[in-house]
This record gives sequence, C-alpha cells and structure tokens, in this order.
Amino acid sequence: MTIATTKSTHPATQRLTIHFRVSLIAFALLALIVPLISPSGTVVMMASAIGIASLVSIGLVVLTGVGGMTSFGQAALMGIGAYTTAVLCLKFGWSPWLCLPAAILATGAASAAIGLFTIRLSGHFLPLGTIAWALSLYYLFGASEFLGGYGGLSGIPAPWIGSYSLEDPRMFYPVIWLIVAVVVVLTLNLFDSRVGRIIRSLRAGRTAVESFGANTQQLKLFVFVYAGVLAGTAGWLMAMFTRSVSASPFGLNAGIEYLLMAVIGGAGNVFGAIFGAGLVVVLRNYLQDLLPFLSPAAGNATIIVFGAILVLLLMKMPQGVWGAVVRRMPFRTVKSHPDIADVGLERQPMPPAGADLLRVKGLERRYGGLIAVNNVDFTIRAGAITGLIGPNGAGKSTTFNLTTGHVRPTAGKVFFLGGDVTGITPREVAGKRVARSFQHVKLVPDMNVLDNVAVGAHLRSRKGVCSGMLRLDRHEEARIRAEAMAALQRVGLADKAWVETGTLALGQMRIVEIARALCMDPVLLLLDEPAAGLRHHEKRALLTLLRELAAGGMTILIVEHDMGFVMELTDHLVVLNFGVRIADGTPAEVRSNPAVLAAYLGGGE
Ligand SMILES: Nc1ncnc2c1ncn2[C@@H]1O[C@H](COP(=O)(O)OP(=O)(O)OP(=O)(O)O)[C@@H](O)[C@H]1O
Repeated sequence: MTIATTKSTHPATQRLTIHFRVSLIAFALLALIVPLISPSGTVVMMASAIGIASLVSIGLVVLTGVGGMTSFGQAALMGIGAYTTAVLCLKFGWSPWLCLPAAILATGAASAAIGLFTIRLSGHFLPLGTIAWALSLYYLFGASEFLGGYGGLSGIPAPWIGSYSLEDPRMFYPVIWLIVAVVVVLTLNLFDSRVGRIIRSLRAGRTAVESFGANTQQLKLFVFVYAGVLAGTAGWLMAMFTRSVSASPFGLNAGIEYLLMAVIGGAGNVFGAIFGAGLVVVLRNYLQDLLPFLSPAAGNATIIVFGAILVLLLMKMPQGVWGAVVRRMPFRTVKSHPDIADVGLERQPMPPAGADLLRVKGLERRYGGLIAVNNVDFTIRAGAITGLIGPNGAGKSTTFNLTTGHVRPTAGKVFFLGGDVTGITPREVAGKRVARSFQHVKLVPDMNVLDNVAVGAHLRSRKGVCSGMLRLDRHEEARIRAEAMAALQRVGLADKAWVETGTLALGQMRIVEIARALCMDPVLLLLDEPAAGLRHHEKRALLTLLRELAAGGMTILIVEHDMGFVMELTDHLVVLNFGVRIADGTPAEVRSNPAVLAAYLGGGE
C-alpha cells in the first residue's frame, strides 16, 4: 500500500543535537553553580525549592500527563515523606540518610493503599477523589499530637557526609539537584521502554491496552506509586532542607500548585516539569517581593496577579511553556531514530489449515429487554477469511466483543481450538494470540506510529520496569522495533514509522491498527471495518495483504460494510440480522440467499 507522506516529527523519537546537548548541559551547570557562588542566600533557597518542587512535578508528568490521572493530592503524599523523616529522626534517632529509604517506602506503601481505590475512579470522580484524601491527610498531619499539631516538628538534624555537615543550604543544594538528575534519567529511560510504551498507551483506553495483554489496573497503580515515591522523596528533601516539618506546605493549595507546575511546563514532558516548577517558584517569589515594593495595596493582590499570569500562560501555550521555549531557541532539535535490530521477535507456528479455530454455540447477549445477539452459532476454520455482515445494529460488533472477552455472553459458549473460553478476559484472549482492530480507532495520537505498533508486541517481550530504567533492555527493544517496522512494511506504512500518529488520515490509522495487531503474531485476526475511509487503491492493497496473511496460515474474521470488498475477499460469510444468524455459507451462497436479499442486500443483487 502506498499512502501520501505527512509531517514527520515527534518528541519521543527526537534526540537532541550535539549543539543543543552541549548548550543544555552548559546551561544546567551554570544554573547549578550560580546559586552556590551567589552572595545572596535567596538564590540558593529558591533554586533548592525549584529542585524539590521539580520532583513532585515530574511525578505529575508521569501520573497526569502520560498516565492520564489528574491528582491534586501530591503535596499530601509529600507530607508523608516529610513526616516519616521527621518522626524517625526526632523520635527514634534514625540517621537522616536512613530516613530517605524509609520515606520512600512509607510513601510507596501509602500511595499503593490510596491508589488501589483511587485508580478505580474515572472522569471527574478521580480528581475529586484525590482532593478528598489530600484534605484528609492534611487534617491528619495538623490534628495529630504525635506529629506536633499544626506547629509541626522541628530540630531535625542535618545530614552529613563524613565529618562535613550539610547544614548550610549551599552544601545541601547539590544533593537536591543530584537526586533530580537521577530521577530525570530514570524517568526518561522508563518512557523509552516496553513498560513505558504501554503506560503511554493508557490514553488509547483500557479496551485497547488490555487487548494486547497488558493489565491496566496494575499499570495505573505502578504509575500512581511512582509519582507518590517522587513526592515522598521531595518530602525527605524538604524535611532535610528546612529541618522542620509542619502541615501547611502539604495542603490542597500546594497540591494545586504542583499540578499547575506540571501543566504549565508541558504536562507530558519531564523537562517541562522542571521548567514549570522554576517558573511558578520564581514568579511567586518575585511577585511577593515586587508588588508590595510598588505599592502596599498591590501587595494584597499578589495571589490574584500570580493566578492571572498563570491563566494567561495556559491560554497562550496550552501545550506548555517548555515546548514553546524550545521551539523558539536558535538551535533546533533534529530527529535521529533509535536502534532497530536486523531480526524481529520469535514467531510461533500457526494451527493446521482447516482446524476448528473458533466455534460459537448458542451465543446470546441481552441488554435489558434488547437481545443484541440471539442464539448465534458459527465456526471459523484455521486459515480461512470469514466475513461477519449484516445491517446496522445487527449485532456484529457485539459478536466481535463476545469473542474477544470485551463483553460477557448472557448465554452460549465460545470454544477456541477446542477449549472452552467463554467469558475469559480480553487479556486472556490476547494470550491465545487473538488480535483485533477497532471500529473506533484506539491509538495514541501524540505517540509515533512505530511506538503505537510496537504495543502489539507487548506479550512477546519480557523486560520489566527495572531493566527499562537501567537501560538493560536495549537488545529486546531493538528487536521489538524491528518487529513493528516489519509489520509496518507489510501494511505499506513503513515511511510513516516516525510520524506522529494523530497526523494520519483515519483510513491510515485503521491500517496502523492492523500493523499493531500483526505485531502480536496472531493466530486469529479480527478486523472491525478495516476498509472504512480507504481510497480505492488502498482497499485493493488491503485486500492483497489480507489474502497474503491468510495464505501464510493466519485466520481472519472481518466485519465490513463494503459488500464488494467482502464478497471478493472472504471464503465464508455469516450474516446477522436483529442479532439472529440468518445465513452462513460461501459468498456465492449468501449472495443468492432470499433471507439475506430481503434483509440486507435489499433484493438488488
Ligand atoms: N452496551 C450496550 N448497551 C445497550 N445496547 C447495546 C450495547 N451495545 C450494543 N447495543 C445494541 O445492540 C444492538 C447491536 O449493536 P452492534 O453494535 O453489535 O451492531 P452492529 O451490527 O455492529 O452495528 P453497526 O454496523 O452499526 O456497527 C444495537 O441495537 C445496539 O444499540
């Protein structure tokens, strides 16, 4: 298939030019050194506050910008890290350094416990849920005698290295930014890994992610705990830096401010999170100093001016300030692509041609009084191309969803290679090498095409979070990319591999979904209206591709409204009308079936 080219850039596939890298490192070093040599203590205090806030903000990039879960409660989780540190140091005499893993563990455990119920919420209930527990934690911190009430706990000892105490903020400042640097590297590595890719795919929706064998609840919980642990680490840093802890920095206001930092910086970008943190901290501090200086009355309006500037920034740069700043820099980022191996992933054998692959018996799905699928029987043989056709509302998509585990039948059985698979989950179905495309495309628009396709190989690869973060997954990643590239070559979209998926035409996106399904090395490929939106020559190319796949042993079940396409492509047709199977046979038999002519083809054939 040949489809016209479109613009070809995406941040995930971009690598910084040497020029840009050197400039960035020089700028970072300058930013790090200036506060250390500045005669004013304010600069180092502010730069430290930015570093601490950056950690919370990076967590929010992962949680909200990438994972799609909005949280107003990260300041409260930061409070757990800070209070754990204060209590262990002051009441149990722990070393400040030992308090760091303790703060991480405590925040990780608290995030897991809170996350278990929070991630089940959807829509506006999710942010509302985070507000609820953020307020509860804030009042708990303030009301607890053990935690020093609203006055908090003070006198936390400073950490030390050998005989050097890090009591002076200038001494502790590098520790803050060293931790930020480590977190930036680990988070960028995570995004560029197998698990990171599937986390980035969460925005394609649960249905899509589970269809490729990933556990969305587990992924969301991981993301929630990751963001919580970063907030907890920031809490430790804050306790060490200010050497006292009280409830006020962990209230809802602070939670909103951290979310603003992430969004203003650019909610999906790690550097944007740091930039946003810097912007908000600096703006707040300078307004606090500047406005009362201009007029005592203006001092009262600080918070209003602060809010107005942030709203303006959000209006002018909805994608975040970082992206807008980088675009205006004199040096440009250029695209260089990650490694692609010479060979893809291992392939499994196909079942023998003609074997009973999928058998549906008495399948039924009721929605209240409506019977969407009514006592339907059919069998699909290995290596055949079967069409499921019928007028709008006939029950085709429901039948599809019943066989892929997305909808549970109210009666009847589904057998796959002789085994009863009735009611199994989409993830279990994916484990049986059943891949699908969707009637309403489910891709991540701001991820490049290759990454979207590589999601299909999730179950064929193994590397986990730690391997990804530590870059021990490069060999497997290169093979996954080779597999995704081969699938794209197969469907004729290899030239779009690095293109942002959202820039493709709808018909091309449907083809990308087929490539993603092929990446799963499927035994059975289910396609829901794959030809919709394709031009004539693209349909011809799709027809050739599907025939080739079937010739290679793949079994295909297709729902399609284009009758010419279906009649030419399929070996076998099942016709539904009002949820009932009205015909089952070869295209020639179906074409002359009176019930079909009456119900679907309108007698015109
Ligand atoms: N979740 C649901 N709740 C209630 N009714 C549903 C649900 N899903 C499907 N239906 C109904 O079941 C019937 C069959 O729908 P289905 O989407 O399976 O038909 P279809 O043949 O795929 O139609 P189309 O070609 O328009 O996509 C329709 O009447 C539809 O309104």
